Amino acid sequence: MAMRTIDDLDVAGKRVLVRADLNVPLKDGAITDDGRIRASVPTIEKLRAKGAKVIVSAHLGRPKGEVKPEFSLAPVAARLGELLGTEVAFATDTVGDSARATVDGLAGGGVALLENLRFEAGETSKDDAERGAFADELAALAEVYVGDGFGAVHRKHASVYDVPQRLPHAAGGLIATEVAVLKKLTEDVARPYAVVLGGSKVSDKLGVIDNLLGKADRILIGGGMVFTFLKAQGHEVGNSLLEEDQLGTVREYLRRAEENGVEFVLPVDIVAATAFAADADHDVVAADAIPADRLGLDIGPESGKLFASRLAGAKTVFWNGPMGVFEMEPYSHGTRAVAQGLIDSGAFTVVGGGDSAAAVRTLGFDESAFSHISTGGGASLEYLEGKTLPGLQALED
Ligand SMILES: Nc1ncnc2c1ncn2[C@@H]1O[C@H](COP(=O)(O)OP(=O)(O)O)[C@@H](O)[C@H]1O
Ligand SMILES: O=C(OP(=O)(O)O)[C@H](O)COP(=O)(O)O
Repeated sequence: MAMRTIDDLDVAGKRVLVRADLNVPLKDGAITDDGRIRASVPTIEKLRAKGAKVIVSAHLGRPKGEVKPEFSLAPVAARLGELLGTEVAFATDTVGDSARATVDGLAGGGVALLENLRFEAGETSKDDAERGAFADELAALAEVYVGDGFGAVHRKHASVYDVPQRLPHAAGGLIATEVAVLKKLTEDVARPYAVVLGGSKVSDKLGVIDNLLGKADRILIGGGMVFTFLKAQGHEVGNSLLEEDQLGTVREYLRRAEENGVEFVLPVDIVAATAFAADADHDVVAADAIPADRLGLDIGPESGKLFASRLAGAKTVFWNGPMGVFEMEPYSHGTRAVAQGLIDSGAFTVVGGGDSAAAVRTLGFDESAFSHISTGGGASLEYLEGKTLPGLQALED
């Protein structure tokens, strides 16, 4: 079904709630990559130009319904203001007195940012009534809703799914662009089609493999995903990230891959450290010989070469999830090798995910070297799986 765009809405002088994805990486309170904020600017600018009173809402991290100052969106409001070249009024709560007063103070063309949606338990609640009650409060702040947080459209959350059901709504430009590119990957994908998976949201993303086994020709596994596979093969993984309850599922994936002729590529070496720290002792060890008192924080150099060689013949590559803890220099080399492997492959390359996109930029790669950098990791994976995404479903007429 079709989604309305901003051009289909009358927004002049109206209060427009924009659900953006401003979930950016922070270090010591400072934004280390503002890609998602920059990606949200065009839709906000367009609404301002049409005279809307723009109320931006977003989440940061996973504070789980509690007010945690380290997850405040205040630094994001400041950066958004710099990028827009205008003051962004920051509400110190999400739907309370501050939010109402901030919204009341907006003139046409003005911009406000509400505090972290996930400070409110209703935002992420699985209980429809609790989520709905919070959605009522959010919707009461506005007259029109614009969904533009592509990175969060796979979440059945109040601001993503329930609010658009309560207000006239449309999709913002970012969602429209993301969907257009990803649609190509679901329709006529050029083969061989390789998918690289890594990162730390292992339980979220392992399930994606189930569906990819029928779609991809090659699946390369790095990052925090690796250790559930290594353990499933009977190897020691020390203190590495592990989804113990998924071992059976992973064994099944490996068996089906063989049956379906899908090539699974696992690392052959791992950078194993004594602690989750840049200055911890660390060594390259064989993937099947991780010492019991260590944890794997990156794929090793031989794995980097192996992965690049398996990307070399691909015509399409989708990559989500860094290969290691790239934020710390000693564990950034695997991610660098895979990024370079994508570029050298000459394939149609899509990089998806907040941290994956941030990794590409902070490691100094030119964004234009990739065919598309998506702001959503889990969202793009679930889109490629063919799943119904709540945030897209809710925007359909
Ligand atoms: N071996 C590992 N152990 C722990 N964390 C890891 C490991 N490899 C990668 N990571 C972390 O994964 C995070 C990104 O994961 P994720 O959120 O799933 O990716 P994206 O945001 O691109 O979808 C990064 O912060 C990175 O430090
Ligand atoms: O960072 C995000 O997703 P991603 O890491 O899959 O790209 C989105 O902001 C969604 O965040 P969530 O996975 O905490 O719901």
